[in-house]
Amino acid sequence: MYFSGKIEFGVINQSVSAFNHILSDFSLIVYQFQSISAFSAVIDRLGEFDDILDDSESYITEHESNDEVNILFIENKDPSLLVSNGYVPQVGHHQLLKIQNLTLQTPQRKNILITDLSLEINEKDHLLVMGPSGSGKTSFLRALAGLWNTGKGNVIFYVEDAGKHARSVSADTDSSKSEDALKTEEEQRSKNRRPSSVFFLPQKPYMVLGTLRQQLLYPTWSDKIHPDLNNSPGSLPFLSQVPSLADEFDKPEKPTIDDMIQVLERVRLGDILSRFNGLDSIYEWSSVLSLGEQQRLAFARLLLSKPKLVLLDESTSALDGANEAHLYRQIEAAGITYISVGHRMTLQNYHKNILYISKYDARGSERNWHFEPISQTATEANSTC
Ligand SMILES: Nc1ncnc2c1ncn2[C@@H]1O[C@H](COP(=O)(O)OP(=O)(O)OP(=O)(O)O)[C@@H](O)[C@H]1O
Repeated sequence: MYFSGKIEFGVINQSVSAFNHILSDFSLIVYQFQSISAFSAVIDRLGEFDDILDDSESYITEHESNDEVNILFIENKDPSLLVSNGYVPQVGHHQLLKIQNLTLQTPQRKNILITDLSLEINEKDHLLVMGPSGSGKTSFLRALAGLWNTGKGNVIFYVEDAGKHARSVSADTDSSKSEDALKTEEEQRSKNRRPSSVFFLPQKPYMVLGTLRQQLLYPTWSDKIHPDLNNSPGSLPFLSQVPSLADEFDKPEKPTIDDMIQVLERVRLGDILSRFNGLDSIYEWSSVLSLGEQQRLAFARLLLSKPKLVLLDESTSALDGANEAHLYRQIEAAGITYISVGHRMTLQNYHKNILYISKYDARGSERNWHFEPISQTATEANSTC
């Protein structure tokens, strides 16, 4: 066509370049076929995920209920004030926790776990929670920690030293407000606050990345460490929160090096100082320490923090009987009241009362729990086992 003069050479050049362009565009699909199909698979999966989220949202809306478990913090009044008002406080009867008509459900309200539970815990009323696997023991601790609020009822913590708290009722009292208005205001304020005097030890303690010193100071004095909450399976995140102003007031004095060395001896971990070259060496602690050693380290943190109440979720499961007994003796001696979840019968030796939770059966009787004191004879029998 060029030689017959029907077409110019430039047009032929243009056509060749246009053809190459189209060829390279189509080749992209052939060359990138694998990536495009992977991309399409990801989009499909995201679509399915979105559908599941929509379904679960509509499930929650259908089963929506205004009921929830209320966590309240009430101040233990200064005994001297109560005496001047004519009330004589009972000596040795210091209230820590009151649970009122607690019915607990799983987060999407699909299952009931505990029905209508009421009990009170005073100082040194160590409580053991037992029951079959899946009955709701850990969920009960989650509810006490304020992590699960699906259900109904009240969990009341009695908080001390209100004068030190910036947000205390006494500090905020406005004489122009009626007593009822003040009470409602305080109830609102106290809702969803978290007790800094309550400590939680999971079965697998969270090991922070850092030195042995940082392990011991976590979580009470480790303001800069805010671990990924999903990092530690089974751990309750309320200990990992950013400390509030009130927490700052609550914090005990920071331990000295001597305190840290002593506490390691108390939990029978004195040898790790020489094994790992002192308090300031950095290791991946969850790999270099056995689970039993990690559990003892968690007890060392507890003894340094000295909370009023501790929730122990199978926290001694990896320890032998002698070490378990030793640690319970240490926290008892430190004046810490504990609520433990566990399966071993020997645990009864260190507790005063037992709460049995059985699996909820909708056809069965109303309550699926019972509470009773642990008799001396039972503990003696366990000791001889
Ligand atoms: N996030 C969740 N969403 C829905 N259901 C849950 C959730 N977590 C736990 N469950 C269910 O709640 C029930 C109680 O679980 P929980 O962990 O409290 O049992 P447990 O008594 O502590 O068991 P174990 O002795 O085996 O540790 C179980 O049937 C469990 O499958």
